[in-house]
Amino acid sequence: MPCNPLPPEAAQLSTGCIIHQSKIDGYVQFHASRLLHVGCASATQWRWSEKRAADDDDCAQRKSDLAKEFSHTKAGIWDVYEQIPTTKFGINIPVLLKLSRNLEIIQDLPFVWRMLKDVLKIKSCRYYLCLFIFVKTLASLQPAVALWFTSHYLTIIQLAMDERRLDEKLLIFASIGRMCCAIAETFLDSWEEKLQIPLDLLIKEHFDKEIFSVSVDLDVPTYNDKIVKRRLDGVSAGSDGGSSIAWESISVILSLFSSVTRLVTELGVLAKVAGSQQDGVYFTTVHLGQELSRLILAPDWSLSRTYAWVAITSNEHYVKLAGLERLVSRSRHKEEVVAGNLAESLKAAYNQAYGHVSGKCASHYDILSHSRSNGLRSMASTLLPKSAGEVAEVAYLLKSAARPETIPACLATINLIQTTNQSFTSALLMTSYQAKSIGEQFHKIRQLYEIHEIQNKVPDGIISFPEDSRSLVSGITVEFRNVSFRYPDSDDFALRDVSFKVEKGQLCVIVGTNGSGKSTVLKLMLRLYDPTEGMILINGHDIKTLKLSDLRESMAVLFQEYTHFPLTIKDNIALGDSRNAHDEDRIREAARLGGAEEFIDKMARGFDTYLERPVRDVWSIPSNAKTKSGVKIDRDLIREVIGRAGHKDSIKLSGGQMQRLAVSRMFMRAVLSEEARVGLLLFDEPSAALDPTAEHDLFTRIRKLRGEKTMIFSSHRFGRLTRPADLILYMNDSTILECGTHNELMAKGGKYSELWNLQAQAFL
Ligand SMILES: Nc1ncnc2c1ncn2[C@@H]1O[C@H](COP(=O)(O)OP(=O)(O)OP(=O)(O)O)[C@@H](O)[C@H]1O
Repeated sequence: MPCNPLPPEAAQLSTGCIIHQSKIDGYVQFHASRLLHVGCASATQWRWSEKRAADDDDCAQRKSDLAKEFSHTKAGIWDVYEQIPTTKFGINIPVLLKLSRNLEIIQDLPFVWRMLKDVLKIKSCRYYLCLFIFVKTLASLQPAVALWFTSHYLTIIQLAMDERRLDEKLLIFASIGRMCCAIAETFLDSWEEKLQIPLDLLIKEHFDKEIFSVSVDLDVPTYNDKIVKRRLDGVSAGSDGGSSIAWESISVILSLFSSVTRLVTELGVLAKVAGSQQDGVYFTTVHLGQELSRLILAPDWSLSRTYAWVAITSNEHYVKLAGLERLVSRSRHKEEVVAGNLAESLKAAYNQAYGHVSGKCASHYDILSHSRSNGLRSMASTLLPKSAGEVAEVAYLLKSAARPETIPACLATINLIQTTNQSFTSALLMTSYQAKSIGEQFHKIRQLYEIHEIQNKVPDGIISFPEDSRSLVSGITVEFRNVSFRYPDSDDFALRDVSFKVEKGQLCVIVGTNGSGKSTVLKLMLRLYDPTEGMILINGHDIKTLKLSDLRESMAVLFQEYTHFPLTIKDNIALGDSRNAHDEDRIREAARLGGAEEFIDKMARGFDTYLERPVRDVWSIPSNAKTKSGVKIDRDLIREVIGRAGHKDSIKLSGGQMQRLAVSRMFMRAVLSEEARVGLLLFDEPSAALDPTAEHDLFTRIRKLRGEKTMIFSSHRFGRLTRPADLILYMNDSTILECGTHNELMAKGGKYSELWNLQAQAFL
């Protein structure tokens, strides 16, 4: 198997490379982020050109260090780079590696302790947990007790064979004992299962709330950060219907405790049985030695769950194959595939791509696991203990042949020792397996708590805004002073040296070409991001000093890329003003003003309609089936019986209807509520998807209801909006090219007037 150092290009993580990460281990995240950092260092440096030379040296050094830490293996069409595990002292011996890995658990222990304390604070959890531990302890003692009774059985058989006599009392005692053990096992298993459910649910509820609260509090740049996303995904994995990480960890801890108890008690029984039989100790040592050596020698065949690894493929045919599969499986491409008559050419391309990678399409994981488990090391680790066991047995036979008087009295004795050994070995294997996973589990707990330490990239201000909430009725002043801005992870400026001032109560319209930065200006006013350079003033205050919640409450925005929440239409509108979310009349009025009331009323479930239900009904009957197991099924009747008549999982709305819903939410927030402390209305292309009548109605309503508030529009359209505007900003290529009123800009005869005339000509 080839084993080369990581080539520098691999660390670049170019397009098409797949990074596989064990969700659970910090090593992976740490090293993968190092890999990413190496590849993206230049993208994350501000004013990188000034420091470029120094960075290049630093980067080359880190790449070379990293390359030494990784081995390369070819697995089919994959190139797999694996971190070479070493202990802190640079030693690469499996047993020491395992040991050093386990020592790392110590760093996670404070988090485990914190989790246990939190769990015990959950109402009723303490009671259920104590009961669960009690049941688990009894269950772990049960195998040793059963084994002890079994040893009596075998003594009875041995006595019957030796002396031709039956010890009836012992037989009854052992039989009742074994029966009681079997009954106890059944009951204990069932109690354990019953107690697990409330415990899991209570713990899951507690941590689900924590994860939800952390996620909801994150600001936009932090939430969009890939590493933050990965951290949240890692801890949320269990919250989607599965068990919580906390409960999984408690289960693993208790299972380990239970296995150790079982191990110790069975060891006691084993010692007693082996000690009382001729050559019992010899048999036990040979048997256990075999199992122990297997445990110690066995390496991990699969890719490590602990150390970092990266699998990349440069096979273009495979990448194309995957792309074609994705193209066909996504419903959003279907219309274009059919309309473009692409079926035949796609089939041909798929077959051709498959032809190039035929027989090589297995996953790197399967290929590596298969080849390694059939390798020499694997064979040796299985063969060695087995042949050692055979040699020991032959040695025993030779010894017995030489001295026949030492042979154990009956086969029952051998059987007893073997049964006891097997039970002990299975407990040992179980304990070893659980001890391995406990490290991973503890690390997950650490990650669960570390999400609380994620810092928002847009820090909160301290000044309440505004000093007098009544002042908002007459609007807000917004000023940009030499603002430049680059989106996180972007090399290009979305805004460059932008300065303007919108006075209280003014109407400002930002026009300009696609991608010129119009939406970005609005996003910065809401402080979704902070400027890279320059300053934004709100009523004369530096925007960064104002409390974020106050600032955002004083503004209402209709985004160009508005989204609808996976809630009912009613809730979607109500979220515009959560204080009045229960006021159905207000919601209806907002829908009327937004032009949505009419089409909502036509829906079977009206305002209670889900545009897309987040939880679907589960039917065992396919939607087109008329029978199930030969029995006729009336779907409509079933729907009526279960109260789902007229109910649909998703509703298709037109772009214009969707926009009307978004406008309704805005009306709910900004205009209807008397308590709403909104002084600035921001509209990003509010009428892009509306027909001319709807657009006319919308602007009429907005104008009427706006009052004295400041209003800023971003738009491609000239005319209806720009004519009455107090200030027009014409943007091009991230800067403001022209600014003034309509008459001023027309008189200037610049770009604005050119575009105005262009649009006006279309109507001539
Ligand atoms: N989230 C983002 N991350 C990185 N770059 C972005 C992001 N959003 C926008 N950009 C980039 O910033 C620049 C300005 O975008 P913006 O959306 O402000 O333009 P716009 O004038 O509103 O365009 P349009 O008229 O098409 O809506 C564009 O080059 C765009 O590609």
